[in-house]
Amino acid sequence: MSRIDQAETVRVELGTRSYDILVGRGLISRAGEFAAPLLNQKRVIIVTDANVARHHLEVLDQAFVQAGIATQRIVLPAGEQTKSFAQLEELCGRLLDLKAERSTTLVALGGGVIGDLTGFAASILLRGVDFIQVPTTLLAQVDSSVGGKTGINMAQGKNLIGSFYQPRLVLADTAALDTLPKRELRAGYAEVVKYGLIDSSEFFTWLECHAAGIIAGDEAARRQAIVTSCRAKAGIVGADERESAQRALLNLGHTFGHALEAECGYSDELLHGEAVAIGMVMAFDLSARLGLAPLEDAARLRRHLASIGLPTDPGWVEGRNWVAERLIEHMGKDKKVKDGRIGFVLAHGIGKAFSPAYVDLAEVATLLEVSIAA
Ligand SMILES: NC(=O)c1ccc[n+]([C@@H]2O[C@H](COP(=O)([O-])OP(=O)(O)OC[C@H]3O[C@@H](n4cnc5c(N)ncnc54)[C@H](O)[C@@H]3O)[C@@H](O)[C@H]2O)c1
Ligand SMILES: O=C(O)C(=O)C[C@@H](O)[C@H](O)[C@H](O)COP(=O)(O)O
Ligand SMILES: [Zn+2]
Repeated sequence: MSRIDQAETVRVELGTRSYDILVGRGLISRAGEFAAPLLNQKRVIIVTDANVARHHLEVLDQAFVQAGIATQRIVLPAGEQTKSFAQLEELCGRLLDLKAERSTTLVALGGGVIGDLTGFAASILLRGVDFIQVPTTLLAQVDSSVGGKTGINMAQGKNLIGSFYQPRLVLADTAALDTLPKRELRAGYAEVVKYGLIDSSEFFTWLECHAAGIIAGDEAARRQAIVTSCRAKAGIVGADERESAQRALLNLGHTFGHALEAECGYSDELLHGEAVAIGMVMAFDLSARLGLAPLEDAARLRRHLASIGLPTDPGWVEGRNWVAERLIEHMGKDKKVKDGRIGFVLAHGIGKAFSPAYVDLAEVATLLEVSIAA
């Protein structure tokens, strides 16, 4: 497979804030060419993390320079804890020290952490500057770089401070995945599965045949999975940018998952995608328990995630004593809480997710006890 090939384009239709997602191999080395027509100034500030910088910063930087675009760089620590107020302050301070102007464009080179943080900084710096997403994890290529949810975590919960702020362009270079650790690749795959579970049993069935290839590096399968996921997300975001209705479906597995992540202190014990994998199983188990979905669909989901080594129960996290009441307390701070009631995303089966579902918390507690004991 060559370093560069023809990119596929998915459009996010949001009126004057519409933008393209380009998916292809070698796009980082062509970033200047694609970004140039969108820039208000021949200057960008690239924000990345230390791991990504090692592998991809030089190539991206050169791609801009070769297109006559001046670059400056900010390298932050890697990991979920970088999505914090402290790092937001650090980033904004460094952007101001570099004399960022309103016409300067920020470029987020990295996974969801860098994308969410940089996007949020872009939305508040000088009351808003443009930004471009260059996602380098599978998770970021299929989910976080698309749709404009930006933000940081708080001790009180995930992503509780943030904004809806759309990028001008997304460049998903599938070659970036060659350097991504397998654990991160698997975690990102959980968000791919989510699209099948929401409204496409056909995609879920396709994934059952291609998951191993996607993880092992089958380029065609990876690309198809990324494009299909981006199309699905673009459709939902285009119809409901600010999550007043169907966008909540993209939160499938997250009510549980975010609670697990918060309990782990946003540490490497449990990655976001791993928490979502467990959370999606919980959502399907709860749906089955309530008689809403066939037990077989919950079992099929569990089998599929386990087949590529994703966790399906919280007991997968070593040495942690989960307490159901504490998890429910975390869920009480979810953004889908309305009039004090937690709105869950549940399903009538694979490809048939729905929201909101207000559930007796005694049922949720029982489900959690069973899941913790598994
Ligand atoms: N905004 C949204 O819509 C949205 C959607 C899904 C997830 N998220 C957020 O995304 C975050 C998780 O993102 P993530 O899974 O990408 O994690 P991440 O950004 O922490 O990246 C994972 C790890 O991989 C490293 N890495 C990234 N790209 C690499 C590459 N190409 N080669 C080698 N190493 C590389 C990073 O340095 C990091 O250590 C969470 O905070 C989650 O809440 C946001
Ligand atoms: O884009 C969305 O909408 C999502 O919900 C995508 C999720 O995968 C993502 O993790 C998101 O950040 C969670 O949203 P939140 O509003 O619950 O923080
Ligand atoms: Zn997510």
